[in-house]
Amino acid sequence: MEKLVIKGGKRLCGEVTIGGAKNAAVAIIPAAILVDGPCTIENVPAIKDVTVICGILEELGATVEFLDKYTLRIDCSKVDKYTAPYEMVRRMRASYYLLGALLGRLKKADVAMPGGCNFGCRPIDQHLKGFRALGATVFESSDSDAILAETDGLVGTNIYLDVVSVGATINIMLAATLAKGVTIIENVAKEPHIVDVANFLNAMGAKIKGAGTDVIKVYGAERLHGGTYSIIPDQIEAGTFMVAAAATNGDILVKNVIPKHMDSISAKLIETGAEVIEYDDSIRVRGAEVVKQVNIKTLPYPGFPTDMQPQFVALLSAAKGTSIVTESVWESRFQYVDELIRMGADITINARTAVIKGIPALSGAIVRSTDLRGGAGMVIAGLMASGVTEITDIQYIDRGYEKMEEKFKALGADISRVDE
Ligand SMILES: CC(=O)N[C@H]1[C@@H](OP(=O)(O)OP(=O)(O)OC[C@H]2O[C@@H](n3ccc(=O)[nH]c3=O)[C@H](O)[C@@H]2O)O[C@H](CO)[C@@H](O)[C@@H]1O
Ligand SMILES: C=C(OP(=O)(O)O)C(=O)O
Repeated sequence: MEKLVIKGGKRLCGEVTIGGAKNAAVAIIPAAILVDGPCTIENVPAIKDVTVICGILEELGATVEFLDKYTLRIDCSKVDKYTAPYEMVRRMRASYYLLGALLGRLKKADVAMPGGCNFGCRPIDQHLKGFRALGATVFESSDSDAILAETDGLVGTNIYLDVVSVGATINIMLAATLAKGVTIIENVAKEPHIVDVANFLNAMGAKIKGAGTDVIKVYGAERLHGGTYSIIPDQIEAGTFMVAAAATNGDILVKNVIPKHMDSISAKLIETGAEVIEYDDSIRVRGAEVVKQVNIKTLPYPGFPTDMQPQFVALLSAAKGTSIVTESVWESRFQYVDELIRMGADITINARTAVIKGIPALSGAIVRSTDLRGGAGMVIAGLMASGVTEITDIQYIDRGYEKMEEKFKALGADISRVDE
């Protein structure tokens, strides 16, 4: 097992280049199952979740080949298996996209309940409601451990989502792409990765309109053809480095970003006193000497992203004044706070709200990553703290960040990955 060791207190300065978006990549790769022919996907992040989803596609009969570190060529013409390997599916959340993609392509899917970070209950009822509305029969095994869906042929219809769900929006879009007729999905999520998946499918011949608004219309296509597509930059990786600049009174140019996607994060950093300068495809953040308290409520896009909540809580733990952070997307996403408290933070959790009384400085400690972004929050905390912080369970961080420690080291951090 590996861990990260950080000697905190260094000002981070310089440039960092952001990779492709995890949550777009882990949807676009299974979406390739719908494509009849080879597709080339560029700007693929080199992260663990991508390795796992590519492995699942190979097990299903796809040919998956890396042309270089960030370019993937996938040919799903020979995909003929509809049962995804249980052990691999359980390792990541986005394996639920295999349901929509296999149902669309093979009319049958047998997929275990997905894994992913543990934020309490993570239901997929809206995904299944969508598949059923399109004409699939969906069985949930008695212990709710696997989903079997099948159909004689999906037919477009109107679907209203009861909750704004990223996963359900994309999954229903995938299933509807090759369905007969028009599917109208209302009350959909609007995250940048939803637009990216729609753009990928359209580049392969699909007819999807409205992604990025509240209503998506999918005009069923006969077949999709191969092509080339480049994934958008990762909003959350970019946000993590922006927070690191604010947390260390640093000065970082974050390159390869879409500044519009960063609006809610930039706005909160400016409230903390940081200077945020936008360029065409990069953002510079200069941290303030004194970080001011802010209040945050997580919301679906274009609101403040829940996936940036732990990084901000770490930053605010040493801010001037008391901050209130409300988590409104997930029922339980404060598990990492106990670790921050080990570093001296003064945080009280009351249901979905964290009350953070800023202290002068965090102190290094031995802590663990409780999940992907909780782990990123601990890295921010370690960079800010006095003394040495050791972070264990970094396999969670590797799910979504490419060699995070190397990027921080290049910015002047004293951080290393060591074998425990
Ligand atoms: C792989 C991926 O893209 N993961 C992201 C995706 O997760 P994921 O797709 O799992 O999250 P959703 O947007 O679906 O969940 C949002 C809310 O809807 C609820 N819900 C969801 C589906 C459903 O069928 N029923 C239901 O009640 C959930 O419990 C949650 O409270 O969006 C989340 C919210 O931005 C992010 O934190 C995750 O990083
Ligand atoms: C929660 C996340 O991922 P997942 O949904 O894949 O667990 C995340 O990216 O922060």
